[in-house]
Amino acid sequence: MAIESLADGLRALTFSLAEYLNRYAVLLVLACLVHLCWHAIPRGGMPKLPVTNRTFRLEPQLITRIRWGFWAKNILHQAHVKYGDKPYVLARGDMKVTILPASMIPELNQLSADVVSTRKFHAQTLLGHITGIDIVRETGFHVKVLLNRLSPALPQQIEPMGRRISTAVARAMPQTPGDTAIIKPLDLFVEFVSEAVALMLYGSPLCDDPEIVRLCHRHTRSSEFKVLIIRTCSRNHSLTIETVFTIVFLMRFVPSYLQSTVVWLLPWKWSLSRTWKAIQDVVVPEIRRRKCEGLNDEEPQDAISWMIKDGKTDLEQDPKIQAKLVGALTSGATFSTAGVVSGVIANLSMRPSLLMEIREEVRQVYDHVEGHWTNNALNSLPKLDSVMKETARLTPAAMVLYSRHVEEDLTLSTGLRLHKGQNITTVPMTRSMDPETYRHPDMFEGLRHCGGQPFRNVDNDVLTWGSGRWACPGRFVANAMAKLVLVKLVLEYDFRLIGNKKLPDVVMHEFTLFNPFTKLEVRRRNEGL
Ligand code: HEM
Repeated sequence: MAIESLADGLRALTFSLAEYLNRYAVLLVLACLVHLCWHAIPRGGMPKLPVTNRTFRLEPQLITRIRWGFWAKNILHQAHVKYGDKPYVLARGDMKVTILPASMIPELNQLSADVVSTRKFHAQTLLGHITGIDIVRETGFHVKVLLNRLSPALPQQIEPMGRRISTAVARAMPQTPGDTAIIKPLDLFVEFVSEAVALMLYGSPLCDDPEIVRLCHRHTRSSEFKVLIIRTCSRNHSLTIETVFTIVFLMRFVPSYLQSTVVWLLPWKWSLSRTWKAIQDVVVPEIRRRKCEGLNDEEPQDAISWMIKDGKTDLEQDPKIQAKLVGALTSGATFSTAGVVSGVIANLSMRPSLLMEIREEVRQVYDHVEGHWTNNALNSLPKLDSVMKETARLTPAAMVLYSRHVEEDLTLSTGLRLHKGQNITTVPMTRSMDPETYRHPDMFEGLRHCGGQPFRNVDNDVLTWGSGRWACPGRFVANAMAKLVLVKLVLEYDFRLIGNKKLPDVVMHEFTLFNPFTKLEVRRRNEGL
């Protein structure tokens, strides 16, 4: 009797548990449906444009995200074939972006920052809330310092920058004529660039601390390109697999409401937050010291001192905010510049006669200035300039550029309505690969830009720097740093790509990166700077 009632009890319990689970499952399915529908229903305000990278309206976002993560280039190419110069919406999974034809850029350039914001878009697309660059949403103080203070003072910085770069090259590359070494260009050139970045952003005495220079490229590694190299290495005829991952690359696959939590499962997040802390630990006391002791120079030379001098609001005067902004600038400065240097050297290694022509041009200017490079001298190298521009044309920093967050409703001259909260961008390859603008656009023709706009100038056909008032404010500095490294390398070394070919660039989501696994043999020549 007792056993029967126990069995009855168990049956009843199992039944109610099953019923409970059933109900729960039904609720779960309903919740999923609501979630899917919520994302599928066009929001009020989104323009009625064709959508690319979405196979059907209820497609789960994860699939859209994965496709964008791995096949961005193809997606944009197919969309270009299909829609030509007409606007369309790109579904990335994490956000929708309206792709506008590059011909609209002059009109968009007329709009003020209250109407379209670059900083908001950058913070959003680079997951500022987990990568630490969200501060750029709140202020453009760092951009002002870069444009109004550091760029005009660049001519005075060329000599010390060059000296630091020369020392770093001498430390890392063969010095005896005929000696060779195998290097990974991106890894090594970013160290050379970091010497100049440390000087310009942090100034003395911080820039003389090797730890700060190291922070410059380690920080960028994890926060801008979010690079982490996992090396699975085993000896005895084994495969060496090096995989590049990034925080942004991984977290873009995760729904935004989970990102702040899930990111802590990644070891790279821990390393990134240690780097941010290291920057704060070093920079904040230095800012306090400089404030307390007063700035030595009437005309400061570095970003930190300019921030101390120019800061007006509480936010701009706050040492912690200043340190964060310098960290954000560091992120934007190092790998982007090193990528161009690596690309140029790789392209020259495959074209010995072009390398000789560039070397001859550099040699003549070098002799003319008796070995003392100036900003003017660096800007009198039209052939090198052209090779840099051609390299950047074929490898833009991203597959979409000129991205903006729309801050208020507006109607463009074409009748297209843009709405507050919408994101817009353009695809540079529609212009930079247009055969009407560039003959054989797929081919690298190093000297094709001679006589045209120099590398450092904004050019709406190439969009290396974006465009308009919010085009890259670091372009003059980037141009000078890259050339200082290039003239040194071109005069002193011969190069040979291992395998005699350039590895394909890495494309992750919209970002493109010089392949970090490319290897180069360098041989010291008899020349010296
Ligand atoms: C070859 C190297 C570089 C390339 C290709 C590059 C490219 C770009 C591009 C395409 C933009 C977006 C512009 C737009 O949307 O119109 C940008 C923004 C920016 N860049 Fe650069 N950049 C480089 C080097 C640098 C350097 C060296 C610095 C700092 C010293 C820097 C600081 C910035 C900042 C702060 C922004 C954001 C501006 C804003 O939000 O208003 N960049 N860069």
